[in-house]
Amino acid sequence: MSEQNAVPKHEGVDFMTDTRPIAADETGPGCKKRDPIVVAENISRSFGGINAVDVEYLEIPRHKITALIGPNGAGKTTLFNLLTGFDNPNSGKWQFEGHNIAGVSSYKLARLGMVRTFQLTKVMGKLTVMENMRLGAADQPGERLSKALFKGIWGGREKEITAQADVLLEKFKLDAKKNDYAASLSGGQRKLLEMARSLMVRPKLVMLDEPMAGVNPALTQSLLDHIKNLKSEGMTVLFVEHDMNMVRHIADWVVVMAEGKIVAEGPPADVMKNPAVIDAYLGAHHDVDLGDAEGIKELEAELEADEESIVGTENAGIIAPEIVVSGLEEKDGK
Ligand SMILES: Nc1ncnc2c1ncn2[C@@H]1O[C@H](COP(=O)(O)OP(=O)(O)OP(=O)(O)O)[C@@H](O)[C@H]1O
Repeated sequence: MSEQNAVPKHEGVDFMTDTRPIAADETGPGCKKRDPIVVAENISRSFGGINAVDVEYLEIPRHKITALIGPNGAGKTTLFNLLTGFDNPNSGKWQFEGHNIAGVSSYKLARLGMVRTFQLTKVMGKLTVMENMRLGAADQPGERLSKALFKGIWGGREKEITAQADVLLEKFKLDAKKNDYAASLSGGQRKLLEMARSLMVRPKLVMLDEPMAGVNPALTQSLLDHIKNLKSEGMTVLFVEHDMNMVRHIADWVVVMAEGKIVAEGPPADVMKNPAVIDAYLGAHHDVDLGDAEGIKELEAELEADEESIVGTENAGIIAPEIVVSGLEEKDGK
């Protein structure tokens, strides 16, 4: 393994093999984490008479993949919108990396290293794949949206950003499409583009709202692998998902919401046997193991049989390395 592809370590710990407990103490709704990256307290948001979110306390563990699950209308997207500055709560405060970020705009949050994707992708169809990637870089300190789209203004900085976009597009198997309009991509490829674009800011926390929704099974495995790669590269991931099998196979930690509240938290295998979770999903009196592996087996078989699966499932290595463009003397557009 080359030095560039080596799994990053934090205080000597390999993120992929770290088996230390995630909770600081006992596991349960609102439990403290050994190393939280987000800490949220008393967040509430109502729409008319509906308490969409009413979260007393939540910590998101650093360098882990956390899944936020819950039935339709549980408040997952609303909580995402609040945490990422796309909506304002009725009350509450929350921190990212020790900074109070309640009321901070999504643009500033991206600069701090917290990015998100959307349930319905927000790639710009009338721009090319590469132009979409440049827009992602516009969230970086010192960049402007207008500059992101026009060649020649940036000098060396532009070359650096284009080089970074090229690396990401290759990792996400979109390099052959970089000059195509984003509108011509399939739904799954748009999700990949949105994820790749969010990585242009080299985030610390990546929040994905239903990354697998509406994605062809041929791309689902690739998306799962990309999510795992984010962790291997030192990022923290929080994602919303419905499909329990997806959650079971990639999440280190699962947070369950129902009717706006956190009703359970813990490692996937434990959470999926929790009667409160089964009730929240299916209503009472169901004797079902939500961690049933049949779904993922079917998916694997489908993938093998699908000739159109253009995406690799191997570990793609470093997704967002520090780019060094050889011979580059100009910096920051000077
Ligand atoms: N802008 C809004 N105006 C009115 N009600 C809203 C609004 N956004 C969300 N709600 C309501 O808040 C509750 C939580 O919705 P939210 O979309 O956060 O749930 P969710 O868990 O993400 O659901 P899903 O899995 O279906 O996306 C629902 O009852 C929803 O109807």
